[in-house]
Amino acid sequence: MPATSMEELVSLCKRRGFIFQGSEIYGGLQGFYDYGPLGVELKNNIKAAWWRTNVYERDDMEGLDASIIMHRMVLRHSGHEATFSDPMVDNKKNGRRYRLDHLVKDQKEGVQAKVAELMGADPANFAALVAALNANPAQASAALKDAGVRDPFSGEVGDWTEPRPFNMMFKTTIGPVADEDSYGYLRPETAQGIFTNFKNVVDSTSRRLPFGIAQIGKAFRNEITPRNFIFRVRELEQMEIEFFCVPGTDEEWHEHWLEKRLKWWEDQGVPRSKIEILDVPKEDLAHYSKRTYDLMYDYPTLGHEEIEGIANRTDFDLGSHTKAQSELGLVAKVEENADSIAKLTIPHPETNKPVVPFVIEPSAGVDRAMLAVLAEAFTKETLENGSERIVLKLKPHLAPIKVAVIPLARNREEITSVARAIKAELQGLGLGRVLYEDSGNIGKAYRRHDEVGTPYCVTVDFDTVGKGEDPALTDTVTVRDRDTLGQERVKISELSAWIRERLR
Ligand SMILES: Nc1ncnc2c1ncn2[C@@H]1O[C@H](COP(=O)(O)OP(=O)(O)OP(=O)(O)O)[C@@H](O)[C@H]1O
Repeated sequence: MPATSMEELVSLCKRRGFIFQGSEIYGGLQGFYDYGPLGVELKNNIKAAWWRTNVYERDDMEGLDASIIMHRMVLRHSGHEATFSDPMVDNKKNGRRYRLDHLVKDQKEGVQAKVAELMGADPANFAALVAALNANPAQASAALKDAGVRDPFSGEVGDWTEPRPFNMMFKTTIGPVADEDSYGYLRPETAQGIFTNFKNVVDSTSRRLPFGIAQIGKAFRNEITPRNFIFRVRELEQMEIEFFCVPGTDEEWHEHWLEKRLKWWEDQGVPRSKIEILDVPKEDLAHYSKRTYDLMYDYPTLGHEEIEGIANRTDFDLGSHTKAQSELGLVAKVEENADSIAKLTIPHPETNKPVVPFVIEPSAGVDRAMLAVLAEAFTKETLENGSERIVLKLKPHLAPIKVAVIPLARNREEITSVARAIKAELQGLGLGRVLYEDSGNIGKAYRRHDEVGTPYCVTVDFDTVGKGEDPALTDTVTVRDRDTLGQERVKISELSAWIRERLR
């Protein structure tokens, strides 16, 4: 059974070294997390699995790694300077600041209904209620107070300001002179680096439509209320594809990507039955989107929340960043761009005339992926002897440690030297991390490796080196299976093939 609460996961992650609070020894920094020894392995494995499926196994994709800090013009023409904001409200009583929709969502049902009543909004339509609050700031401030909206920190009814937009981009000074123009932004999504490199990639690879550009990298959002562990953070990582296609074929490609992405999640151990596909209602669509599917995974404690968005962005992005906009017959409504020096077109595959392609964007968060993968793998079992074990039933390709090699006696050279040789040989298979494990007794080692999801433990004992009771077991080791707890004696000479077969 998967994890039933976020606390279980948080506790496991800290206990076993997956994830730590950022800057913890100075009291922590809200919305920032550090990935520990096992976390970095799991994260790398998730990213590698995504790259393998979306880049290596396709013939219509190129990779990219663009810089994190971007020219302010990029984020101006992408629309982020003007619109990448969330509405916030302050409690005048204690100066605390909240994201408006989070504040209202977290109130008791009766309070939420009262806010809706005072705003003349439908209490069953939360998005419409938030829109009404945003559209009528003065009325919203009064409604929040009159409905008795409580401050989550103090627990008391707040004295709420009018909602106002808060831009979530991190701005930073560039170079030694801090004048008015020497600033850039930390990218709030990796996508913009793909759009600004569109022409470079086309020119250097001779790609024709349709094709995509994939990128994995950090993005930064100054979230007003970071929360729920790594679900909502200020420094996040994204796995994004911008898939460029001929206008008119976009709807077909949108469906293609929805299907591909669901299949990929399934392959990582996140089943379709746990993902709701939200066909985002027209009134809630981002301004650039023709249609968006949000994949809503059923997170423990949180319920259904977005793990990935798959948007049809039309020709909005390339149309916004291109020069000569008026000559290109753009479908999207874009702001005028007098700064770009590049024409972002590509020959139409049939007519050869320059065209601005439509874009389908599957955009997934690495941190949210990690949380879902951990939640699904987390299993609590009662064993035959009545004891309980926690085991992470991770897909082997995601497991942070593939094999632990355990010498039964830590100080017996004849045993440790064989164990070290086995570790070196298995490591050489290139399957991922193989750990030489001599840190405790065998029972504890097994328990730890169950909890971190190591698929196989290989034990070298006295029988292995011909000093046990059964001479027939010389040159064999015990291999223990994480999921079945079955133990099998395997010849050392056949071990690599045995492991490779199962971890392929
Ligand atoms: N603050 C964040 N922390 C962790 N992951 C995030 C965060 N914001 C976005 N993501 C991830 O990036 C993906 C694409 O970003 P997108 O802009 O579509 O998210 P969003 O719609 O702003 O998310 P939300 O509505 O939850 O704020 C999301 O599906 C999510 O997996």
